[in-house]
Amino acid sequence: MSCSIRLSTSIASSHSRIFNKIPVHKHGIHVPNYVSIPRPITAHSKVLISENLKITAAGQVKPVPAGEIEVDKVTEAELKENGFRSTRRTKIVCTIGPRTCGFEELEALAVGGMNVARINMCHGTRAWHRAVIQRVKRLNEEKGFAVAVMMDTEGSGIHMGDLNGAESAKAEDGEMWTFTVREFDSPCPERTINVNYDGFAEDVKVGDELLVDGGMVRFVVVEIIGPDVICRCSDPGLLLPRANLTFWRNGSLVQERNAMLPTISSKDWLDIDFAIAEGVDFIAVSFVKSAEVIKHLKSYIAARSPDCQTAVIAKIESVDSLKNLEEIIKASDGAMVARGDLGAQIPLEHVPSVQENIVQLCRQLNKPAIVASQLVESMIEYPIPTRAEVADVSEAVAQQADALMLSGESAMGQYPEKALSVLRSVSLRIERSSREKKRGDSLELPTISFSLPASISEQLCNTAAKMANKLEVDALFVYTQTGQTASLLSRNRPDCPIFAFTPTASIRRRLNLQWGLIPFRLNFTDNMESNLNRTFSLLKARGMIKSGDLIIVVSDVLQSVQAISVP
Ligand SMILES: Nc1ncnc2c1ncn2[C@@H]1O[C@H](COP(=O)(O)OP(=O)(O)OP(=O)(O)O)[C@@H](O)[C@H]1O
Ligand SMILES: CC(=O)C(=O)O
Ligand SMILES: [K+]
Ligand SMILES: [Mg+2]
Repeated sequence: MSCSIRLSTSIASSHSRIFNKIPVHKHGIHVPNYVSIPRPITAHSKVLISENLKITAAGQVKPVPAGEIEVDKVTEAELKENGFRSTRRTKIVCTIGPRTCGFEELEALAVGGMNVARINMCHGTRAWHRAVIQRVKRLNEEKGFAVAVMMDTEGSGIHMGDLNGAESAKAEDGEMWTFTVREFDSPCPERTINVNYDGFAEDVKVGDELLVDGGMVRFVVVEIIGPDVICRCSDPGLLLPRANLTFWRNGSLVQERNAMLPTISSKDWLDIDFAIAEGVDFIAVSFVKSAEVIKHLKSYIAARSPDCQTAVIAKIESVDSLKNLEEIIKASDGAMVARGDLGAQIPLEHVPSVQENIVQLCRQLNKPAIVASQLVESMIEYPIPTRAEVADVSEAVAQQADALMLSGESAMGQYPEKALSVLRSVSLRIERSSREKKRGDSLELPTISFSLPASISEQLCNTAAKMANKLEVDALFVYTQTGQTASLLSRNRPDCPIFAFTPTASIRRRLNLQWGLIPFRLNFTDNMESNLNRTFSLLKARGMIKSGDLIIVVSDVLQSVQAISVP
């Protein structure tokens, strides 16, 4: 195909072209080039369609300096061996813990498909977390990965202490245990557990039910003596360090003064400062109650570090967050369905529909959605998942969530890589069958942009995705400075993968959380013809695309859409 359809705004086609002798990209060959200077978009901009653009020079594949385009070996090999359709669209977040904190273990996870490494500030010291972040950075620098780092705040949820360093403790039926807010200089006495919330002994009443991890172990409060709450175990089980605690009265969750605890505690603020200083990509805020806290944190990040790209993810894990769901998601850069704590606050049978609602709402509002907790929980101990777990993972993939998350499975389980590989293979299988069945096409995507330039981008992306499906193209290419255009394409969940080229390493990592995006770091200019020539030759040289592949190209600089057959 020598002719391509070009769909662009009149502004894009009326760019003034000036001959410019300044080198146009950092690593590129220093040659004179055409640089088009875009005029600001005006209310008169119109969308034009013309059919006259020929990509002529693209046929001449010039050798290019290595390192001009950044992509990891795994993506490269996957594309080379299996082609475009084989790529996984659903992203994977892995919680890093004692089992996976070493460089080699982190590398094994990255090779296995980890897109985001999560650290949970409920556990470990800042020095431990810093070491993990440094190792992930090294992995990215040395191996070309774009693994993003997500820091999850501890929040003000009520939880137990660390069990004197033990991995777990068994609570037997009928046993008496003491939950206390007393501090101990030495290890806690036997069957005594510290609680982090000072008001605990005052808020609970005799007869209340105390649920550990949403009901994995249950106790009944039998006596309160000052700071000590004496309980009888009614549902035996394994207590894990820092497990979450909720208490229930007459079948309802008790929300008294504990509900007044700040979403971001003073310890969380220190952790947030730490995250900003370490250049973490995402901060996931635990137990979000309102949009205000998210807005506050976002302005804090902007003031603290104006160049900082740290995105804020709202964890939906409380009754309060469900009351203000839409406002919270609008204020955030993404949301996590944190089913662990959520399932301890609402009836379990409500969790699946709440998950579906959140995933759909996120997509409508163009925010990435992560489905988290217990996806393959049994793999903490066993090398294969249960059939029910596979069905649960399948459902999240069929809902087209942006990402799935491993918790204990990768943090401290016996089989972190196997758990990851289950998520990977189930995703691939279900994505393929969804494409064949055209599932997920039915969701209506409302217009979300307010300004004209943003609306143009949004409509171009919707059109490009539709064209891509109709023409059955091999891939969508998007050249994006801020990541927004890539994200708008991903929102359409097209049948083909989306190659997202961005000049900024941090944006590349951030895009790695979003459905269907394969982020590359690449410097580009606003001369799309030269960008395409360079990209084609770089990717062809590495065997990632070949002549004849049909590509739809979207650029957020020119606000244009082109269909091109790779020369
Ligand atoms: N840094 C760490 N050090 C030690 N153990 C960890 C660490 N991170 C996680 N773990 C272990 O992995 C288990 C699951 O971890 P994870 O952080 O996913 O818990 P969660 O319940 O999903 O999160 P949250 O506490 O935010 O609700 C924890 O209970 C803990 O035993
Ligand atoms: C991930 C998390 O915080 C939860 O599921 O509760
Ligand atoms: K947390
Ligand atoms: Mg939680």
